[in-house]
Amino acid sequence: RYHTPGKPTRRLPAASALLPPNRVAKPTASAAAVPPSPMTRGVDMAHARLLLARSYAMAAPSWPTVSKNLPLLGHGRSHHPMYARQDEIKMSSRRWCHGSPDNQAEELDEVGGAGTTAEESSPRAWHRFRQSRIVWAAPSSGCRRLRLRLPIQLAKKSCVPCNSKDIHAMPEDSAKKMLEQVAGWELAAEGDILKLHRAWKVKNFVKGLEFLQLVASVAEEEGHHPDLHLVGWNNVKIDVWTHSVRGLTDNDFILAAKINNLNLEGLLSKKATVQK
Ligand SMILES: C[C@H](O)[C@H](O)[C@H]1CNC2=NC(N)=NC(=O)C2=N1
Repeated sequence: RYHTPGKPTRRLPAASALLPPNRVAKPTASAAAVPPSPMTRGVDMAHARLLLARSYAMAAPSWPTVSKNLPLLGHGRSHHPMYARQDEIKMSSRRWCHGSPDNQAEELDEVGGAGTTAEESSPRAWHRFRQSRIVWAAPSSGCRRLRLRLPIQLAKKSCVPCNSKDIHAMPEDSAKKMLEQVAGWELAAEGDILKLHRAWKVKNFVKGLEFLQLVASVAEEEGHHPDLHLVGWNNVKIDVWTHSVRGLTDNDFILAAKINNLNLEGLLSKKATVQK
């Protein structure tokens, strides 16, 4: 459940609002059937219902046990089965299933994005929740479905305005956890300011400038800007941090992930060693 401190916890409409009595949700023209609520805003309920129907139809005959590689139905856009690695799966905090497969009136139990602990049920978690994907899995027998929430890859997310009142510098342990999602980057502290840092050796000065230009385009697109250095003519060093809060926020990791996704073909030096 998403809880805004000081406001009553909102509950989602019962699953029956999603599943017509004849057990299989028909893809309806719009999400109008489900009264909009903060938890469902941005979640494409038509897709969710379609997925639910397909997962139910496909999985009903036999329920494989919930195992490492779950036969998962992809998000709305890709209907072919996909497999999710266990480490990506954030199991929902509670099973949806309560009792026999005949049980229709299961409560939609929304969980926060990365976690459901108190400090996570915050605008940041809401932002992450909004950007996560609902993925349906065929759960173990005796339970109709388990809703798994896969965080969307960082590089597919978008930065939020740095002057938003909801943006705060994250604690170092959160930064260390998120570091796993941005290969090649490391945490650097300058005074009390935590930053992301990465260095590359480029072929030459001009290729270095081309690299910086690619980064600049991403930064402008995201409205979030790194500190760019081209030193010793062929060493690119990039620091990413959120100036408005003098620390690290999700924005910095999103930008770092997008930089990691740039096509640097022909720009980097063959020599692996870089100046940190
Ligand atoms: C209003 C807008 O969010 C600010 O000008 C942006 C621009 N780019 C930024 N980039 C970074 N890294 N930190 C900021 O605080 C920041 N602020």
